[in-house]
Amino acid sequence: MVSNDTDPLAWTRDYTPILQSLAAEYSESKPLEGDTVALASHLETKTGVLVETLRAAGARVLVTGSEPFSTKEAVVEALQELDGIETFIEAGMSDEEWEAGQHDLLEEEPDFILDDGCELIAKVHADHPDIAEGVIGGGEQTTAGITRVEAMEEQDVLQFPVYGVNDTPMKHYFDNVHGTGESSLANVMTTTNTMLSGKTVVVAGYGYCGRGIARKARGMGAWTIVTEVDPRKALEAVMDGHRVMTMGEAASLADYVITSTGNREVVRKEHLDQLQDGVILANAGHFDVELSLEDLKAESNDVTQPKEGITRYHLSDGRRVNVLARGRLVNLTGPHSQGHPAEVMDTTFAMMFAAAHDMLTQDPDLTPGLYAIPDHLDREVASRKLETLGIAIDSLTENQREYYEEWEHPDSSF
Ligand SMILES: NC(=O)c1ccc[n+]([C@@H]2O[C@H](COP(=O)([O-])OP(=O)(O)OC[C@H]3O[C@@H](n4cnc5c(N)ncnc54)[C@H](O)[C@@H]3O)[C@@H](O)[C@H]2O)c1
Repeated sequence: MVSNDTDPLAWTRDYTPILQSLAAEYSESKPLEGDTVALASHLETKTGVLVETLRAAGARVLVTGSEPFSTKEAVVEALQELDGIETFIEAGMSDEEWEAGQHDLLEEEPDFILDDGCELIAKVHADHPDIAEGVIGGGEQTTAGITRVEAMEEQDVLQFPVYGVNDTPMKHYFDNVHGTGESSLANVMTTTNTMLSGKTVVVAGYGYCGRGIARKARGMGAWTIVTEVDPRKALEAVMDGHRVMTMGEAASLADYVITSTGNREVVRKEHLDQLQDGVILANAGHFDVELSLEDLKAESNDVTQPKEGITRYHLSDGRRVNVLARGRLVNLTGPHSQGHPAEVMDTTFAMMFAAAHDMLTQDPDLTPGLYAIPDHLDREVASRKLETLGIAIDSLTENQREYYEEWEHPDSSF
């Protein structure tokens, strides 16, 4: 007789050894005791384990989602059972209810904000300026959120220091490239029950996410085309062996278009005329504005749902355009979405934990602005990760260290 494990976080704990090691290390000393940490992230199992880790380190944790449709009911229910954790989100909330929950959360006056997409950081500044004054600092997890924090810094409105967690090597080299790459393609294939092999996949944006998606699609046997607006990224894609062209040219060749630009209207009216009948469009970027659904609606005479998670737009000339997950993050908001693999979120969330721990306990004395997380913290997480994998690496000998510090290289033979 096999019984079901009723703890929704149990499986994920097994695949998040760095978070487990942090929880074990800090569960007695409780360095975050007395601090209230607000967290906005996709509310599924990995986030649940991060919340547990912050709680184990002593923090009171206020939880919301960074997007309503990625919320998993079982995770919210499990967190509600725990002392010292308050949730401000439920599965099935409308955009309006989700936003109202974020305002209620901010009324609790958090000391620190861990954000994904700059949801809470922007709202506390725009709508709760008195509360923003009392916030010690924040950490931002994703590219789209960093862009918003940069805009706030530029306009001189930021009231507290924010660590750019997204920009640490331990986040974007692994999470954006491998996590988004694998989970986006997995969701495209599972939702559509189609195969990439031998198909043409157009990837818009060759940043960290786009390069992961394109490389992995090619690894599965797809023909890949990349569209870009940055000449260096475009050249990198060329040198990596992808075809590069404008969306205007690529649209007519695509079996799939996957956007990951962090920008808006990447597929818009002018491209719709080019799309093949049956094309599949998906977005891996943070906001649901990369595929212009307005233009699709305007050009369609019917909209149907041929399969769960797929919206089909029937264009007036008879072509059918399939949009996955309503144009929202395909790897997080579709019917089969589980987000990134737990192993990769383990490093990202360890960096989020490090951001809160450093600013709340080490008093780095930062003025308002966007900051890089100290490099030694990034390296520490990398070392912990290698340790959990049972992988040892060499260290520099004293002679090698000295060699790096010399400029004359006296022992060189030429
Ligand atoms: N799905 C996920 O789980 C997940 C994970 C991490 C990041 N993200 C999101 O994915 C998006 C991309 O993140 P990233 O880290 O790759 O950012 P990035 O800045 O490294 O890359 C974005 C790329 O898109 C290009 N671009 C911008 N506008 C374009 C356009 N109109 N056409 C073609 N290319 C264009 C930029 O030149 C850049 O190279 C962001 O919105 C980010 O928040 C999603």
